[in-house]
Amino acid sequence: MIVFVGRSNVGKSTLIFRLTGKYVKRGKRPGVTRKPIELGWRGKTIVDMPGFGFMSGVPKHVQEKIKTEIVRFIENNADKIDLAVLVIDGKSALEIIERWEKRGEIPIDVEFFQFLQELEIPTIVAVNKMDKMKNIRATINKLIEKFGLSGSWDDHKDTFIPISAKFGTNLEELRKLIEEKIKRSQEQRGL
Ligand SMILES: Nc1nc2c(ncn2[C@@H]2O[C@H](COP(=O)(O)OP(=O)(O)OP(=O)(O)O)[C@@H](O)[C@H]2O)c(=O)[nH]1
Repeated sequence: MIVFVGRSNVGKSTLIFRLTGKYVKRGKRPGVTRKPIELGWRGKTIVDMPGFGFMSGVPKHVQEKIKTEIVRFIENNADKIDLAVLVIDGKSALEIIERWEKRGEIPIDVEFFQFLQELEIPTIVAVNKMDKMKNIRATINKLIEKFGLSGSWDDHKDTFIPISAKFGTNLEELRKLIEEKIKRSQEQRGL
């Protein structure tokens, strides 16, 4: 099982469509909790989780409920999850993370990444919207630091990959990375 997580509007649906050819977009009705959507891909199950974090028109308690449901789903299925793909918006992620830090809060993307690490779920961070990014290397280096990892992008090439779901950039590389990580993950678990 591969789970896709990310804030609302980072391009998760676009990416899943690009990878699988399947359209997962649901109606965007604020306040309506969306359930995880499962679809088949190359003999695997892809799970598209609802977007978390701020969504305009969605009250805070509903956002919290969505987050709790995602966390619960991942915890309950941890032994079946081969890989998590955390999709972030490369253009705005850093700015949002820094805004949360200034308020003394743990940024939700950072929290999710660390949560996945604690559960030992292999994770790929798909840094989307690279077409809108100015300095990709510097941004990814900074993100790595914010995510609590040591070293630079060169040390984490199998985790952080810049892509553009909209324009199709680097998607072949992402596909390869997904397959490699799944293989390694299954070997480690003796499957
Ligand atoms: N510039 C740019 N825009 C993108 C890219 N990928 C997605 N988008 C745009 O970002 C917006 C949100 O994309 P979605 O795929 O709907 O995002 P989502 O994460 O599924 O959003 P939710 O349904 O709220 O969870 C759309 O307008 C997309 O066209 C990209 O690589 N570059």
